[in-house]
Amino acid sequence: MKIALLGYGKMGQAIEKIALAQGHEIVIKKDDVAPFSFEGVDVAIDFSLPHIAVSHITRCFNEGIPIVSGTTGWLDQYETMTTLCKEKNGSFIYASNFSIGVNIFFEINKKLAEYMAPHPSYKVSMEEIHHTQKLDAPSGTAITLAEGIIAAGTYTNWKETESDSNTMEAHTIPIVSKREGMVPGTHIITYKNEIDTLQLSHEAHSRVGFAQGALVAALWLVGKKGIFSMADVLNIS
Ligand SMILES: NC(=O)C1=CN([C@@H]2O[C@H](COP(=O)(O)OP(=O)(O)OC[C@H]3O[C@@H](n4cnc5c(N)ncnc54)[C@H](O)[C@@H]3O)[C@@H](O)[C@H]2O)C=CC1
Ligand SMILES: O=C(O)C1=N[C@H](C(=O)O)C[C@H](O)C1
Repeated sequence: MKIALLGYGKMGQAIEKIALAQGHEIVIKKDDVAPFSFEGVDVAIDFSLPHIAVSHITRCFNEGIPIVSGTTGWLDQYETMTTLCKEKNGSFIYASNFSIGVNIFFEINKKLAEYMAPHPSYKVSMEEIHHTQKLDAPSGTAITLAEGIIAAGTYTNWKETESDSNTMEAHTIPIVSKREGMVPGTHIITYKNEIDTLQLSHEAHSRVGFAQGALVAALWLVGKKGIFSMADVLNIS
């Protein structure tokens, strides 16, 4: 496949390494605002910056290029993008996290929230830990996990907080974001009452899982039309 990497930072470079080893070709490595052409591109993979991701996605829909986006922090415009995708008959996958482990974690999280719903004495909280270069907080993954918990009905919203707060409103999920060294990505969900504590966590050991997953998604998307999720790619929901 001929792949355009829209964003050639930590993730773009990790994807390039795996793609080349599998015999794919990287035809665009975009790391700035310089003009470029999608000529000959089979699929684009975007790991850039929030405001830039939206312009990349828009351009791919307008030019008929299937696009996989992993950039976080732009989701206030997700609906605008999916509307445009439908209008242009585009091909789109967004995932806040492309690793297999986290996508299984997303499903277990939803199930656990359903089990916990009849037991309101348990209060949920979330912690996410990432490297100090990360621009957004809370992480996209933490927001997806919070949305999974909200879907079970007990909680209505999430809020970033400095510490696991007892003062949080009853229906709000507190999320603590920590930025430490080179941590690739750790997410911990805790349910706690006076009797016990139940924790579910995922710790990435490197960026390989995110990069592999994004590449698998990109290859899967070629030849398909519509809006898909990583759960569709992995066939797990
Ligand atoms: N969904 C997932 O599985 C994952 C998502 N991410 C997200 O991906 C994004 C990128 O992460 P990293 O690669 O770690 O960040 P990074 O900061 O290493 O790379 C971002 C790159 O975008 C480049 N860029 C700046 N202006 C640009 C432009 N006009 N056009 C194209 N590229 C431009 C920057 O120069 C930089 O190299 C973040 O939003 C992060 O949260 C990161 C890891 C996994
Ligand atoms: O910026 C990162 O590094 C990561 N971002 C994603 C997120 O915001 O959830 C995924 C992963 O945790 C790494």
